Amino acid sequence: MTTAISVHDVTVHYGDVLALDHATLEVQAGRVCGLIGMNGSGKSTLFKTITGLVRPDSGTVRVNDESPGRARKSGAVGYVPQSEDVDWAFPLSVRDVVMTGRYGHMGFMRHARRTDHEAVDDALERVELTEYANRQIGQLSGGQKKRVFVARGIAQGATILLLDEPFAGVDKRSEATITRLLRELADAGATVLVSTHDLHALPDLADEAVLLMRRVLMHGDPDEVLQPDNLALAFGLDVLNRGEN
Ligand SMILES: Nc1ncnc2c1ncn2[C@@H]1O[C@H](COP(=O)(O)OP(=O)(O)OP(=O)(O)O)[C@@H](O)[C@H]1O
Repeated sequence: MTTAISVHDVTVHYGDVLALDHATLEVQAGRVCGLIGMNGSGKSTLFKTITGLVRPDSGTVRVNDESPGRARKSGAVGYVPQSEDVDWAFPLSVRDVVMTGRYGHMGFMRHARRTDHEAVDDALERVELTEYANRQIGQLSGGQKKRVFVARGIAQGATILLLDEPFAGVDKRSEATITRLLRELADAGATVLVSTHDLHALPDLADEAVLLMRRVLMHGDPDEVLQPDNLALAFGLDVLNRGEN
């Protein structure tokens, strides 16, 4: 097995706030790993350290055995950010955003060639957004917006996909499309780390699950991680039953 993502003993502070506390995690290539934890448990921070957007105070992060910065520049890492982190008013079309995934394949002048256009067309088709290609990105539903960024990762040829709550505020069709795509990408060798608050969907979505509370409390089979005792550790209550009452 090949380790695609390696986070070792990583601590991150924002000023006085401790966001990650000696977090350690390894994800093997070709796996879909679900990341769960309550609000503020450090999920987004973990994604940002893996992409190199946040530098740890201590500890090491390796992505495909490279530094996060190198891996990002090489185009190996595709990142689907939380919706709040995106400026949806920016005057870019769906096609433009997906094309940004091709920048690493272009020369200095960023002139798109036929292969770039074909890669974008193919990615748009896979996320079922071909008919929206020329629409401004703000004029999409929540689920369609997420699919744009998944398409960007596909066009990029990313071998590691990081998705920060791709199912938040998302319609059922988008959820099903994204879940199916993640499985297809992993079956083709990609590594997927995906955070979600939808615990019920986790066993269908992921091969393994991680319970985060600033540090990794548990990492294993989704059914095992979802045991009420384990969830109580991370959430302090029986979250699985809460939604059904
Ligand atoms: N830029 C920042 N400046 C200061 N504190 C921050 C910053 N970003 C995150 N934090 C704090 O760091 C901690 C971890 O935040 P993070 O966004 O990683 O958690 P999360 O698990 O992704 O939360 P959520 O589920 O609400 O998205 C929180 O206490 C948060 O308030």
